[in-house]
Amino acid sequence: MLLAVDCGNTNTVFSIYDGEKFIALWRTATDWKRTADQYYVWLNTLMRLQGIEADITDMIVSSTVPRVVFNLRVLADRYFNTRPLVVGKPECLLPVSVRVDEGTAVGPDRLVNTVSGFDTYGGNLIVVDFGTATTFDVVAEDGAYVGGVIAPGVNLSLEALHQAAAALPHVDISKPQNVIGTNTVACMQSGVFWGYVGLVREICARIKAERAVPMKVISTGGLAPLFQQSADLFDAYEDDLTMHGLQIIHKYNKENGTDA
Ligand SMILES: Nc1ncnc2c1ncn2[C@@H]1O[C@H](COP(=O)(O)OP(=O)(O)OP(=O)(O)O)[C@@H](O)[C@H]1O
Ligand SMILES: CC(C)(CO)[C@@H](O)C(=O)NCCC(=O)O
Ligand SMILES: [K+]
Repeated sequence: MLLAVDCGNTNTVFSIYDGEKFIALWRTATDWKRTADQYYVWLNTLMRLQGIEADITDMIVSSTVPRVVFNLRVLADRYFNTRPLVVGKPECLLPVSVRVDEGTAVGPDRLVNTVSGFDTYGGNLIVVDFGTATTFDVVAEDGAYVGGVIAPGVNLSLEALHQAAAALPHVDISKPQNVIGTNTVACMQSGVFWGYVGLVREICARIKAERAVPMKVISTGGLAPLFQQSADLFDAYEDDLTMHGLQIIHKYNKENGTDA
């Protein structure tokens, strides 16, 4: 069975697959100090609670936090007796090419989203991921990652207001009824919510104009549905885009790699 790990700056998601069959998914806060032993106890407890007998033979990791990878490698080695594939490392092959400035390290989550989007929808895509940052990945006709956009994440924007201004409280995102807020919380929600609707629309329009081909816009991440409800921003929403991509990259390396 495959253990796929998607480690973002805020949350880390672990998923187990038996071939292409989804078995389980668990989420934890990302913490680079967590040791291999801690991961294992946590995973093992959850598996037992759900009566899952998982024989992990393979592991693949996408991590936007480089120092988390060390302990995940130890986890793979010590408890599953395997070497993990780490997206972005030279030994991890990708089924698509990456056309960016020389020396640029593209976030592995963006590469995985590119692979996954291309597999499901074909080329000429914009993948919008609402994570810690909001990223736009531009996928060419042939599936290549050709660049994109990085904007501050929705929760990060709200948190930045709270951190920087003494009178602004901590606020969770929600869709405001009106654009004109009549209290502080409503004003902040309006600024971030409608600001984001505008940001997504403007950036996608400009990407499409720059590429000069028809493109589909695919969204992923927990907050995507909230934005889709309010405006026609996306052609499709995928809640397991990243996990699907990890599975495809793992399979591709099994078939084409030298050491995986
Ligand atoms: N309706 C909602 N209202 C407020 N927050 C939400 C809602 N739905 C999901 N979220 C939050 O949105 C965030 C986005 O989730 P996602 O897993 O896509 O990214 P993340 O974990 O924040 O970022 P990263 O992948 O970079 O670690 C999560 O923190 C999740 O708790
Ligand atoms: C932009 C984030 C933080 C989004 O998770 C991640 O993809 C990242 O750290 N990227 C590195 C820079 C880049 O993708 O160009
Ligand atoms: K993510």
